[in-house]
Amino acid sequence: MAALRTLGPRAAAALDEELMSTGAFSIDQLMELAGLSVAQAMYALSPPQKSPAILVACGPGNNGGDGLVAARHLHHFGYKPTMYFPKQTKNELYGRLVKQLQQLKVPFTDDFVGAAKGSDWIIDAIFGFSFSGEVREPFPGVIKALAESKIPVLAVDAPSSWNIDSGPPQDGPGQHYIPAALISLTAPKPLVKWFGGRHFVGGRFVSQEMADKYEFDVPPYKGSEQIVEVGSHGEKL
Ligand SMILES: NC(=O)C1=CN([C@@H]2O[C@H](COP(=O)(O)OP(=O)(O)OC[C@H]3O[C@@H](n4cnc5c(N)ncnc54)[C@H](O)[C@@H]3O)[C@@H](O)[C@H]2O)[C@H](O)CC1
Ligand SMILES: [K+]
Repeated sequence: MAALRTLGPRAAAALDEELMSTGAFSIDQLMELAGLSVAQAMYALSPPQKSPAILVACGPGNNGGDGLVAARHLHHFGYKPTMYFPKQTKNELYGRLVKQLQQLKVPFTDDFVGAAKGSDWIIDAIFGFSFSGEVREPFPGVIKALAESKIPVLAVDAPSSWNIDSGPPQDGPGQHYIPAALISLTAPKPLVKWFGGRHFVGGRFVSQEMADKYEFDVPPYKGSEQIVEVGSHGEKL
């Protein structure tokens, strides 16, 4: 069966822009649905009875925002999330997302490596489709820790440090990490060509008309589900 078509970083950014202008969506709405699908993918991978301790690493952009939303849903699903959010974005939306987690008594830590040791899974919500170039501080140590750790990782939209078009950086072992699982938001990105783990697609907010315009496929969501599992490279299962 043919793989779902991929969406490159420029097209993904243009689609985002269009959803929030002519599409009349707010970023809060898109992020809520994206984060809910991340939490559902985590549940499909391992329920809270089996893997309660989830470390959610959040970057400074909307990928990090998806992580903040996912953590709130994970709490309500029965997990015990811990947040690592070292570069906290100073805007009203992020302030509210952080406050919502604080009110649920979800802990925040500055010690990624220490927190990772007690975790059953890690969610990588550090960088998504706007990542480019070399990883800048304070994240190189986090990527190195992920590369050295045996704890399974669910990557949100992209494994952080991977180039969105050309995949894992070619800088030798230990410089990048291989996540156990990936949830692509809206559509798989070209980097899935180099991915070999369990793969979900989520972010169920795009019309068929918009998918046709941007030349990707709406995955075959079932019933009320917010995620679809596909093959590693986006093949329909
Ligand atoms: N339509 C959708 O599918 C939606 C997806 N969402 C999520 O949004 C991200 C893309 O978000 P964006 O804010 O554009 O960017 P990122 O989070 O990927 O990262 C930007 C952030 O990172 C910094 N940065 C970039 N490169 C580097 C680097 N080399 N080193 C350090 N820091 C870097 C940059 O300065 C910014 O601060 C998408 O992937 C989805 O996860 C939306 O939530 C909803 C719609
Ligand atoms: K990520």
